[in-house]
Amino acid sequence: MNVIETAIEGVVILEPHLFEDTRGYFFESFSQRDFEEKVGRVNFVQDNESKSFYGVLRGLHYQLAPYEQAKLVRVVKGCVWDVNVDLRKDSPTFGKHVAVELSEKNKRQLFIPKGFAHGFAVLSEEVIFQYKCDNYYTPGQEGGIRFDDPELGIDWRIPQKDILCSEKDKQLKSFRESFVF
Ligand SMILES: Cc1cn([C@H]2C[C@H](O)[C@@H](COP(=O)(O)OP(=O)(O)O[C@H]3O[C@@H](C)C(=O)[C@@H](O)[C@H]3O)O2)c(=O)[nH]c1=O
Repeated sequence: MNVIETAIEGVVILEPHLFEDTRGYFFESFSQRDFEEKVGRVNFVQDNESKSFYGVLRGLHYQLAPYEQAKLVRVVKGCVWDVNVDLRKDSPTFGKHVAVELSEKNKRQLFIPKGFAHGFAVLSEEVIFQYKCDNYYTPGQEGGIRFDDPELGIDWRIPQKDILCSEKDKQLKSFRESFVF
């Protein structure tokens, strides 16, 4: 597994070692030992899977302290534009975001530490998205930021007219409303 740094400290891309032969392919989608050696010790406790169609945008989500979640995300089918906003107040990149294309083809995984708002937009016809979390889902402790907050200036790589959000996500507040400066 290759580890590639991103523009934001702590967010890293993982590229698995792919074995291809006449039958198809094989790769280790997660190895605790490799992860610990190359990224760090994280105790993942929940695995999630969602399916979404073209234009779906889920985000930008986080859980409030002390229920924050580090996530290891990947695409099993299709392609997404995965976006993470740095909410760590002591970080030099506070309020900045990093975006990575994750696809069935590139098999990239993204590790997102605690302290980020996470979201993705679906670029392909259909997407199966899987992720590991190091804290359980805690209803009532969910936070979020509007995906279209002009202050964040995120290019989601799909036309506005095609974007499909949940009712909950349409009600989210702006970055400035959520984080007192
Ligand atoms: C996230 C989650 C949701 N649910 C339930 C609550 C709800 O009824 C239903 C759908 O939930 P949501 O609409 O919040 O699902 P979704 O919009 O896919 O939420 C996810 O978005 C991505 C971007 C993330 O980063 C995740 O952490 C999570 O917030 O599933 C769980 O039971 N466990 C979970 O861990």
